[in-house]
Amino acid sequence: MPLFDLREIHFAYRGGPPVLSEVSLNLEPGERLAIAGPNGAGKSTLLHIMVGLLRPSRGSVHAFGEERRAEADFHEVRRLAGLVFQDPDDQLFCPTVAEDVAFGPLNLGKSRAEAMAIVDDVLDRLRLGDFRNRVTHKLSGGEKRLITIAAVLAMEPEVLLLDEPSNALDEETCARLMEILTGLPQAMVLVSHDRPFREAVATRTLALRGGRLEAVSD
Ligand SMILES: Nc1ncnc2c1ncn2[C@@H]1O[C@H](COP(=O)(O)OP(=O)(O)OP(=O)(O)O)[C@@H](O)[C@H]1O
Repeated sequence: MPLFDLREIHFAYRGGPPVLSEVSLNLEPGERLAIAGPNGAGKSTLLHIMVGLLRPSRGSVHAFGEERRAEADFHEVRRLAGLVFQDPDDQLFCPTVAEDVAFGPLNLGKSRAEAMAIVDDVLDRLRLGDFRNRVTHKLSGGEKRLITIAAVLAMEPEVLLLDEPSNALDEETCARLMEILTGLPQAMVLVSHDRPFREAVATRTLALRGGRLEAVSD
C-alpha cells in the first residue's frame, strides 16, 4: 500500500491562476522521490497539500491507508509525515537549538528526559552536538537548515517531506546530508533544484511543470 496516493489534484490560490492541474502522485515505502521543476511551479504547494496545510479544489489525498479530507484527518498525517519547510524561520521558534529539537518529541508526549536523550542522539547523528545550547535565531542560514532537519528527525516520522533541503548548505555539509538521508529507512519526498543532490539521494525523480508532474531522467 502506498504511503501517499494523491489523485488528480487541482489547486489554485484564492483569485489566482491554477497552480496544480491533475497532479497524481504515489509514494511507496522506502522510496526517495525527488521533485524538480522551475520556480513557482507549485512544488511547495504540493508538499503543503500532502499534509493538509492547503486543500485541493478537486482530487483526493490518501495517506497512510486512508482518505484524508477534513482538518482532523490531517492531524495524524502531520504526526507521521514530517515536513521541513523551505524557510527555516517558519519552523524554528524556541530560544535554543535543544529546545527547538525537543519541541516535537515533547509534543508527542515524551518525558523531558526522553526528549533530551532524543535531542542528543539526533544532534550527534547530524554532528551538530556543538550547537545544542546555541541561540537559534543567531545561527547562519545553513546551520538553521540543519537544525530544522534535526527537529523533524527527532519526531521519528514514517515519511520525510523536505523542501529544498540542500539550500544554503556548503559542499561538505551537503555531502553529509546526502549520506544521512540515503542512510535513513524512511520514505521521503525531496523538492530540490540541486541536480547533483537529487542524483545522489533520489530513487526516482519527477518534474512539476505547467501544473503537471512528468517523469524526468535525472
Ligand atoms: N500564499 C500564496 N498566495 C498566493 N499565491 C501563492 C501563495 N504561495 C505561493 N503562491 C504562488 O503559487 C505558485 C506556486 O508556488 P510554490 O511556492 O508552490 O512554487 P515552488 O515550485 O515551490 O517554487 P520555488 O522553486 O520558487 O520554491 C507561485 O506562482 C507562487 O507565486
